[in-house]
Amino acid sequence: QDGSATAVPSDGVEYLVSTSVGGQSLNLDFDTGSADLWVFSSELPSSDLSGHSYYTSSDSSTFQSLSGYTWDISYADGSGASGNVGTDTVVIGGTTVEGQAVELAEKVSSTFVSDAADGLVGLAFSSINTVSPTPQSTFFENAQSSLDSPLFAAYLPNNADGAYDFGYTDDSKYSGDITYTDVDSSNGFWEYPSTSYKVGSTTHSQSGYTGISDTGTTLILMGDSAVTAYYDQVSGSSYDSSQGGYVFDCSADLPTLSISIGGNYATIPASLLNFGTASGSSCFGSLQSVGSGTQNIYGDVFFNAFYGVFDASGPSFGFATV
Ligand SMILES: CC[C@H](C)[C@H](NC(=O)[C@H](C)NC(=O)[C@@H](CCSC)NC[C@@H](N)Cc1ccccc1)C(=O)O
Repeated sequence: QDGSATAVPSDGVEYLVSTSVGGQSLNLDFDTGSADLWVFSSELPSSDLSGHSYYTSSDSSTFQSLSGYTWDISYADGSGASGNVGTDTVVIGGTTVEGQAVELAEKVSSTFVSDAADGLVGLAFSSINTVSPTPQSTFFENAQSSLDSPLFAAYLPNNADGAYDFGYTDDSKYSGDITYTDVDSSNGFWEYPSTSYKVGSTTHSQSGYTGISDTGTTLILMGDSAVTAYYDQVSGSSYDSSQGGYVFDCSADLPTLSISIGGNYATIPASLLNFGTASGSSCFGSLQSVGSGTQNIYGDVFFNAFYGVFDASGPSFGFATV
């Protein structure tokens, strides 16, 4: 059954979706960069639960334990979580999945305790689901047969309520055409070639690079050569280790950044490349370094500018101007 769920921006760093798990309402971070659906649970130390809604399996009449199953996930930012597993009915917007694997947290890293999300809904490919001994399917994979089309779309406008649409694309949320590219899911991500970029109107190549569409990452993270090429065009910009990234004067004149999605460019407007005040009159850049490797991570700042379509047939990824 197709449906749409509202995504609410939280602290400017993520979008949360109110989700029913066994009849219990939680605010979850929809994450196309991972494939585990995990929730804050009554099994956590009570000190970790302050400020969070959490799931209590014994309060759900539809919970079934998966005896002996465990999960343990690590994220690129160094955070992580682990626990045990059961199944329950999960409702997102108008889409219901019965028997969804729900990963109950027994441990979460400190960043999650202080973060607003009550857990994550992984929407990448279940080949990277961490449940042992048997990896579990994602909510989207389980819902697919009940959808008109095997796709979901992310609408995450800047500083405004957005939505995740399941089973259809909503042409009231974008303008122009949706441009698609083939996805290589062999690493478990919505990943595609991203071998060039433009700083303003100047084209640069980054051969061998790919991009990953990751709604669970806030910023645009690219290789150091791209980050350097960009900030070389922002006079007065510098890497500020105390802020953990590149900063510039808030009045700085920023160039646009165009990233290649397969063979097509998506141009991020300059306004979105100023992430906001770091301290005093210095502002933090929305483009930061991904560190080593050749996988760029295109996070929420990308989705602030583009409606993103994740289509399992293919699979393919599409984008259209918001
Ligand atoms: C260090 C861990 C590496 C990156 C790898 N893990 C991953 O790739 C995991 C699945 N995905 C992630 O760490 C990243 C994508 C990395 S692309 C290589 N996405 C999920 C992340 N945004 C979830 C999150 C949301 C809110 C707060 C924090 C974290 C692994 O387990 O090997």
